[in-house]
Amino acid sequence: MVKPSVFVTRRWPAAVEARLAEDYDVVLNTGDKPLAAPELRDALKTYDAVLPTVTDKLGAEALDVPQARARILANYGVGYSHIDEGCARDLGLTVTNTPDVLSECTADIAMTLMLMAARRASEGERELRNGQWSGWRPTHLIGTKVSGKTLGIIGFGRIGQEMAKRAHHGFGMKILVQNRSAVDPKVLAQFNATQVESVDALLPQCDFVSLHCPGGPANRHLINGRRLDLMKQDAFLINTARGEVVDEHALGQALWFDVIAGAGLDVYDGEPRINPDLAGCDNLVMLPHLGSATREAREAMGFRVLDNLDDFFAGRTPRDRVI
Ligand SMILES: NC(=O)C1=CN([C@@H]2O[C@H](COP(=O)(O)OP(=O)(O)OC[C@H]3O[C@@H](n4cnc5c(N)ncnc54)[C@H](O)[C@@H]3O)[C@@H](O)[C@H]2O)C=CC1
Ligand SMILES: O=C(O)C(=O)CO
Repeated sequence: MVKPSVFVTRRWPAAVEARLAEDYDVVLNTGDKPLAAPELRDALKTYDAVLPTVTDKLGAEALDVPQARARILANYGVGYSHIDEGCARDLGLTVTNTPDVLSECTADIAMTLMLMAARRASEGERELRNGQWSGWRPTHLIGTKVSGKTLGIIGFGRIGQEMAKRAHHGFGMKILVQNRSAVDPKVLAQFNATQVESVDALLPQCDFVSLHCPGGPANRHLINGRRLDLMKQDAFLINTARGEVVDEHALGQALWFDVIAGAGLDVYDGEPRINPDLAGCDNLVMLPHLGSATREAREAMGFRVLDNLDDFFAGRTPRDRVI
């Protein structure tokens, strides 16, 4: 039997690439550089399936392929706001993602950012590495206690709930939740959490706010200057969701002028470009999109793509179909 042809836009963990090659006729982007729209269009014209990831901008330009051969975009990653839903539907493309398998690791990184920002860990490490540490003293690099404080979670899906689990059961935090739809009271009860009626109502009540909603046009600048003003002056903002969810210019201003105490970011609007408004803020912890970056999660993500491909080419609805 002829194997379906698949194109993988970035390199994957070796174990997954090997498994993929057993059942599919695989072409890899061996250069492992993000592809431009014409290269993505060529892939859609040439292969039965394209396996993109979060660095592939599959907007109107890349999806302008009236004669696409590909019938499925099996995305390596849970977020798919880099894929234009309308264009994908117009082309009749099935789109799948990789939920669940990275939720714990992404919540771990959100916790890391929250702790690092509150405890001024980046500032401390910079000082030490720059040879500027003059030793312990009672007033040195005083941070903020995390345990027992109030955490607001915006987007209470898979990762938001993992964050609540860590923060509530591990750190005794009070959990407030804002979600697009009503959350099952049984789920809220697991974390003794309260669902608040709006983002505006949640922000002034929190010591920490962690974003776990998807990106995309609907959530662009969900956190803007007006909403940063609603936060407590000693509060922290954590973003592992998508860069565009936060107005980075407004965040830079809020950090610089102490409108809030600090922030931790794993994702950036237009990454890997970093907005210069953020770069100079000492009270900002920055990680390079590490949420799912563990061997375990990255392999599981790849195997989840394979499960979806296997479903699709066996004529079943893929288990993680999102479009
Ligand atoms: N930093 C990283 O490496 C990673 C980032 N992510 C990001 O995390 C996002 C969430 O992933 P999951 O938890 O698996 O998704 P999910 O679909 O389980 O949860 C998202 C939740 O956000 C809610 N939501 C959507 N818009 C909202 C809004 N405006 N206000 C309040 N709630 C809103 C939805 O109702 C849903 O409950 C992904 O879409 C992706 O962008 C995911 C994995 C790794
Ligand atoms: O899966 C995602 O959405 C990511 O951002 C990377 O794991």
